Amino acid sequence: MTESILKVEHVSLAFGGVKALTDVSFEVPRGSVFSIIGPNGAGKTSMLNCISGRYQPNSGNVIFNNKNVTNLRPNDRADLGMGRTFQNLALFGHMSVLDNIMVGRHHLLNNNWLTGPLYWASNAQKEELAHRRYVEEIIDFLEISHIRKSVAGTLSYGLRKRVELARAMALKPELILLDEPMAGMNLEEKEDMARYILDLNEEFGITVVMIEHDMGVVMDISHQVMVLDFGKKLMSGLPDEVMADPHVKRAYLGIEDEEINSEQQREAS
Ligand SMILES: Nc1ncnc2c1ncn2[C@@H]1O[C@H](COP(=O)(O)OP(=O)(O)OP(=O)(O)O)[C@@H](O)[C@H]1O
Repeated sequence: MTESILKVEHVSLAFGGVKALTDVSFEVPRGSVFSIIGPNGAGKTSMLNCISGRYQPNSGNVIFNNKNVTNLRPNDRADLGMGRTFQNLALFGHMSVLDNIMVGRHHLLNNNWLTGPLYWASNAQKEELAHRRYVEEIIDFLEISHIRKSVAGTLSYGLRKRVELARAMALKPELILLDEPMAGMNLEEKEDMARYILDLNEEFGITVVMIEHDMGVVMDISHQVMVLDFGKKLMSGLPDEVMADPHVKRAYLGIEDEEINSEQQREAS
């Protein structure tokens, strides 16, 4: 059986009286693309925030690479190999694409305020060059070479999403958390993004946990899908299994009971 890179154990989270998550548990196999789906307000972003450390669950644990990270801050989780992108773009609009991506690499540099003044005399210069090479690899991979010097804020939405992905990849994460990577994209941009996600999973070996509303994309690229509904886990499984489940059809896809019954009758006959 494939080892789990991430285990979420009995996580609950409330905002005042609002229960955003109730006793949610699941495991993400290393090397997989794992999608979280569910209606608006189901708790998807809350779950991603509990994994990344932006929110602390009221109870339960988040285990990453067999280490309990529940009480660690987001930066510490990033150091351990967790990268993320946000539902709303979080780039530095006035900075170039390259500088935005280098920000992602910054925390990996061993050079600090003490060794900084010794830049030319230390290994820092070599380190910086190695980082630049890795960043260039990502830029090639995501086909954004032509905009590397452009100011991020001037780019189309689809390109900015791609730069955000590049910045998350620059951390060399083992696990990447993507919050609605296709939101606001046209069909062509969605197809491109789906291909990049699959390739970063297959070529760079990065495990992906993503929230996505586009069911076509979810079905196409996910190895496993988990459904949240009113903060509770409805089910998880292979994409086909999840989509065929009557509860999911009812809760998420908005298909009425009569349609489900007639479909079940058709299958039985
Ligand atoms: N910071 C917050 N303060 C108060 N309530 C919140 C906060 N964040 C989320 N909630 C509430 O928690 C519940 C789950 O919200 P969450 O954003 O996690 O759902 P979601 O599935 O990501 O929704 P969407 O698909 O609309 O992004 C909702 O009832 C929401 O109003």
